Amino acid sequence: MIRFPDRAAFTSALNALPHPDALAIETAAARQAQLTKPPGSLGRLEDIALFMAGWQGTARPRLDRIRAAVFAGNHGVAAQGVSAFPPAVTAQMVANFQAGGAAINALARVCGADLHVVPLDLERPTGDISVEPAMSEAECFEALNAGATMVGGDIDLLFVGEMGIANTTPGSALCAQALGGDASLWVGRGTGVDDAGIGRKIRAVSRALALHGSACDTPFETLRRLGGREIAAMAGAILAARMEHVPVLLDGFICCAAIAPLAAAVPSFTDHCLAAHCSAEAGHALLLKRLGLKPLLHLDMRLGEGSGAAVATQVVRCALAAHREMATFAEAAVAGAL
Ligand SMILES: O=C(O)c1ccc[n+]([C@@H]2O[C@H](COP(=O)([O-])O)[C@@H](O)[C@H]2O)c1
Ligand SMILES: Cc1cc2nc[nH]c2cc1C
Repeated sequence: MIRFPDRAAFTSALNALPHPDALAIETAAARQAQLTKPPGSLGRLEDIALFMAGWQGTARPRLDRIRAAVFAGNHGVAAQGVSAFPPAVTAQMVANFQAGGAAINALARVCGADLHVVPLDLERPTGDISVEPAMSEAECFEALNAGATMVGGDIDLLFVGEMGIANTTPGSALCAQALGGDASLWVGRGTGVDDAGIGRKIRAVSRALALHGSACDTPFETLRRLGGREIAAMAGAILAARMEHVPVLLDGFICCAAIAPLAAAVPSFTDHCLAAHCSAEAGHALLLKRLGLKPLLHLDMRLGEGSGAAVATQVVRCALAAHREMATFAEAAVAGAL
């Protein structure tokens, strides 16, 4: 069980990231070369099979146990008028998740994921990042560990999602702080704010960067000051997954923003991650590019909840079905290339 009791544990995890199993990748690649298709003709499905082989440590990777963890949090910065919806919607949507009526419930059912919904202190919003740090040190560790708790070595694939009215604002702040560029580069419409709302978001993010920027000297401190509980929980889950060699499907803008500080510090951090999709949120395409990730899908989704990742599990399922089930040239008595 991976836990992050203090800053030293978090930093040492980040500085000792495990790598994929090179032998499993080599064996899987040798199998792919034998399968009844022209080499490379399954395109990125072949890369996905090798990625899964490397992280699962087997040449025949499987997708029987998908864990989905959706974290919810509320944000003090909502008071700056940065969302098209009121903060009460966060708890209302958690109730909807628990009743089985949200998009992620339907999508998790289709992909066979074991869905966990984790509300994080919803009645206690984080500090407004434009005037104070989002979380105390203790609150940030609690959130990171709420994420880590969702991970065990007994899962084939993890995806994380979030629900948090106003969380595209801390998401944008994390991107700007970790990857550079000013607020306007990273701010988008989120749930659908108008132009005046965009102006308020840019001002809130700019103030947050001016206030906290020089103090954000570690990934932990950046998450603590500019993030949020569900954001830190996603970062904790994705880091814990890496420690347990569990591959991860990333969801949308906020999910990717959560790991931007970690990836900025340790570029190989995203090696165990696939980007499920490119969200319609303005900054996501640039964020994925800066993280070195090529999304599997472009569906103009911008829901969050892990919804894009749930859809992309089907692509992974197809990749593994082909890899596991196809006959070799010898088995099928098909002639190889000239
Ligand atoms: O996943 C995305 O790319 C995404 C893009 C825009 C909005 N969202 C969702 O909408 C909420 C945040 O939007 P906002 O406008 O309240 O900052 C939050 O609950 C997210 O799950 C999610
Ligand atoms: C209704 C609603 C559902 C959501 N799911 C994720 N973010 C959301 C934001 C809103 C507003």
